[in-house]
Amino acid sequence: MEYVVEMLNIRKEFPGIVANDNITLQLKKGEIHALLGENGAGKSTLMSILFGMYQPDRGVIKVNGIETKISNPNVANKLGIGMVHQHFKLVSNFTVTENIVLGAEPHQLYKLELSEASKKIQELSNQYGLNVDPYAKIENISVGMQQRVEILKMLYRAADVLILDEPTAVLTPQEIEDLGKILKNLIAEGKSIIIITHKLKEIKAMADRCTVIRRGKTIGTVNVAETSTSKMAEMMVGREVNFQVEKEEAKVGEVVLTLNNVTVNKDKDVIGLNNVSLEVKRGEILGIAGVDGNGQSELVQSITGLAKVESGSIIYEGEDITNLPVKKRIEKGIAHIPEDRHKHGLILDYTVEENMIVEVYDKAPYSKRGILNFSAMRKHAENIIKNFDVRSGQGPISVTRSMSGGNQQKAIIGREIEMDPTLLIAVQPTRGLDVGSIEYIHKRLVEQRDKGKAVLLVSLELDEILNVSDRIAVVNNGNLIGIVNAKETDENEIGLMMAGVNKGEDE
Ligand SMILES: Nc1ncnc2c1ncn2[C@@H]1O[C@H](COP(=O)(O)OP(=O)(O)OP(=O)(O)O)[C@@H](O)[C@H]1O
Repeated sequence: MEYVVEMLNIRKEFPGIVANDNITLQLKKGEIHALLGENGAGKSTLMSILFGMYQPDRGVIKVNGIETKISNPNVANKLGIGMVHQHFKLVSNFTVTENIVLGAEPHQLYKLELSEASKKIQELSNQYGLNVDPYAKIENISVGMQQRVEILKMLYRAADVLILDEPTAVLTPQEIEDLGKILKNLIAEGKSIIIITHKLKEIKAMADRCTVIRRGKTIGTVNVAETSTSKMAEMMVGREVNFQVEKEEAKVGEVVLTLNNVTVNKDKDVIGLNNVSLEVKRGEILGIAGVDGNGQSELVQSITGLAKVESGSIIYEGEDITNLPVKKRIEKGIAHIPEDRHKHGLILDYTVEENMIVEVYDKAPYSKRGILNFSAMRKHAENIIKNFDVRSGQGPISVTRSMSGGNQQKAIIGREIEMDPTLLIAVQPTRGLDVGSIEYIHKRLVEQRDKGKAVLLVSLELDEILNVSDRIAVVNNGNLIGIVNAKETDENEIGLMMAGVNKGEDE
């Protein structure tokens, strides 16, 4: 039998939107099959149907040639289908083993069974090269290892078909490479894999075939080796995509932000920020490059007021804001697109229109003497939805939890840019976005710069940093290694600096 899983003519409707409209996806045994589609195209919905979390309104699912009804995830597990979600589902104060057996325990767990489970997990980890310690606590291990725990969870349940929803979005380049090897090991052992990703390079590196969907409809399935990345991008968004960021020479103005010897979290276990000094000027994009967790978060938190500055000072538009409350900073024109959109970007149970005013709810025209003005809120949200192409079933009254990850992100970016800030801090602004939206967001960042705003761009994507920034500051282990001109540097130099080698010229 050629196909392990067939999803034929699947339809799924949500209020106001057809998320899957007659989609067909056929997974061959032993292949890595990429599922590609723009934000909100319906990828997660389709995979949630295969995993039994949603029931299709129409269509047929066959597993090993037999028509099946997958009424819930337990049924999916029994059929040998496992899924790693975009946001992991692990209990942070449990060990790896406890997490893996959770829900699959034969009966109440005894110590002996737990140690047997740990042994089995260790064997599986060795067999597939996963390098996971069964006794470690989730809260103490890296994101990459947490993901491998999720993979182990599927293997422990003897899954043959593995679904990974945007597995590389949270990984470092090294971890992405490791994941590629792990997937190849899994295939060699007879598994079949569906991987959702927006990254065309990764599809090229990892996948055998790719099914493209757009606005809930299947566009086609292609052999990856025979299809260029630009062809796949075009299939996905329905037009040619420009991967190069077009921008003129920066017209740099006066200094907006100065950090003088700023130190944050010096004595904590995690890396903080160590004596960092830098400037961001009007009309420029300063990129911050570094391996994840080397002080970027603390840098941003010190400017936005989310972390306490232990020593040093932060000057914004000539004023010392080192100890100013967060709200005051927002009022002065500091906007922040945060790294974690669920934790710091949105209140997920609020609607779009409510989320769009969380920073300005007490200001005219959104409220007057403590009473909200709903029509002004609606108008504001509709404006952002239009300008930033935020797609959801019910527009301004969609609860943000129900929106696709990429559309949540576009809403946040819209909210921050529409505030017309003087300093825009964008942290990983295009994480989880499709190539069409990335192109659009990059244009908007450059537009802010050209309007004379100061832009601070923090990103783990080196391509993004090199393409979008005018100057690049590199951090390593909480230290500023150096600042270089984007035009005069390349991946190699930045890479070395990220490893702590100072080749760049300090300003
Ligand atoms: N539970 C739900 N209730 C209402 N609408 C939903 C629900 N789940 C998804 N949708 C809508 O269905 C559409 C498809 O969403 P889905 O999450 O499948 O997209 P996606 O292709 O995975 O997008 P992304 O790349 O941004 O993650 C979106 O418009 C979304 O708002």
